[in-house]
Amino acid sequence: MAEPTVFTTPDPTVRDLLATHPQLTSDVQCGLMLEGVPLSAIADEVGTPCWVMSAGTLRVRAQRLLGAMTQAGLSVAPHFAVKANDHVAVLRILSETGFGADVVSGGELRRARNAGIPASRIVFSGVGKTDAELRLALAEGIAQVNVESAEELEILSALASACNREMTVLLRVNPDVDAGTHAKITTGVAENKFGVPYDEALALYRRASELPGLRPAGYAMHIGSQILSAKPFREAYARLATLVKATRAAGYPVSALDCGGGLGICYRDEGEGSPDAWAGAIRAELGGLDVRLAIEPGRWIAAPAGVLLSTVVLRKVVTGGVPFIILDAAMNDLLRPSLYDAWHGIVPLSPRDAVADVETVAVVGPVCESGDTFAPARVLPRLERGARVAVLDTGAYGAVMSSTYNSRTLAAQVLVDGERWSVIRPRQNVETLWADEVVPEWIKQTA
Ligand SMILES: Cc1ncc(COP(=O)(O)O)c(C=O)c1O
Ligand SMILES: N[C@@H](CCCC[NH3+])C(=O)O
Repeated sequence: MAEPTVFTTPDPTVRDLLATHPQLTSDVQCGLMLEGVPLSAIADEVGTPCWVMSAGTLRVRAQRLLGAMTQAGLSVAPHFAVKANDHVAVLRILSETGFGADVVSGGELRRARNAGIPASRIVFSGVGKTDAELRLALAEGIAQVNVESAEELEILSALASACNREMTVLLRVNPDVDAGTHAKITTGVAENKFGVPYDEALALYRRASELPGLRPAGYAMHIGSQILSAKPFREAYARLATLVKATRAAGYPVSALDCGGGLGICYRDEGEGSPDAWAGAIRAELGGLDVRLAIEPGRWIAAPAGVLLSTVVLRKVVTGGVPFIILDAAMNDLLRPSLYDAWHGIVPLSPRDAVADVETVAVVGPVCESGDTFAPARVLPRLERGARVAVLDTGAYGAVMSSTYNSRTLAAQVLVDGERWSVIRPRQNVETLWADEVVPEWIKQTA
């Protein structure tokens, strides 16, 4: 009997993951594919661990988000949150779909410029911008700085005055609204370090309008990340609208609002945050205010566009416990599971592996930390030494959060577009790990 052309796995988890990830398909000949490229071909040529990004998915999702805004009758200036994925190729692709950049450091600002994003489409957020970073923003003449404290207002004013420049400023307000997400990625409750307290915002706006070198234009808000419901957005934007009205009533013009990012994706079975519902929340609360609107999403666009390829180094069987599947990828590559107990889909690349018997295993990395665990108890097709897997939804907050802990080199990065693919960052050469290290003469002498 002929084999079916599309394999389904006996593991509902893997099957369901493929159903919720249309960018991935699985074929009996080619195994798991991202767009038109078999991932095993990339793993064969480039080795593992290896990050793979899908250009098509980036474009589709960026356009879907913009489409939802247009559909809601909104005109928004979109800025991609560079922290989510800062690769120059990614920034270029998104820039071509109409995105500017939301940056949080001088490094990100320079990267965005290097990717060809005009200064007029760059906004600078962040709670602790250094003088050097603010001077860079002034010198580049970026669109706006989202100021996060009374202190930063004074510093930016002094720096702008010193170089005879003016900077458009949005005051980031902390609305004290719970985004209903993981505590470590919530940014809009009072105890978080982000933004100025809601009740102090108007007084600070007034102060900004008195300071030389600043052009206060409005407010910014970002309440957290991986937000799945429109409710917290609505609550926060309602507070923002009240603030805008109070500011205008006090005689200060407000012409711009930055609605932040934060829309979540479906990692497991939680369903994904709806761009339409997000756009609806913006329109309902802010649509009638006659202001320029901006958004700064990261995860929703980039996370589903990326996978991390890895190989099983070995299966370690222990008496009385679940087998350990030890991968060649680790927490230094993908930190999210260790840092937030985040759940990421794990799917075998080979159809043969995917149709094998299922078992419960602990999927871990080789780093010397018990926290180096991708999944403490996961039902997966039986994976033998040498089997390869894709860790899903790693296109945002994946490669950008990598380190070289345990002297592990940064993994290679690949970009797929239709049936083409290219290495967009070679695997780091191990010698570069110590190339800049210096042993002082006085240590050499004692040795
Ligand atoms: C100020 C700011 N803007 C935008 C983002 C992007 O958020 P997300 O990737 O959840 O869309 C973040 C990250 O949480 C942020 O802190
Ligand atoms: N790094 C976080 C998101 C932080 C968003 C930035 N404020 C994550 O991986 O989920």
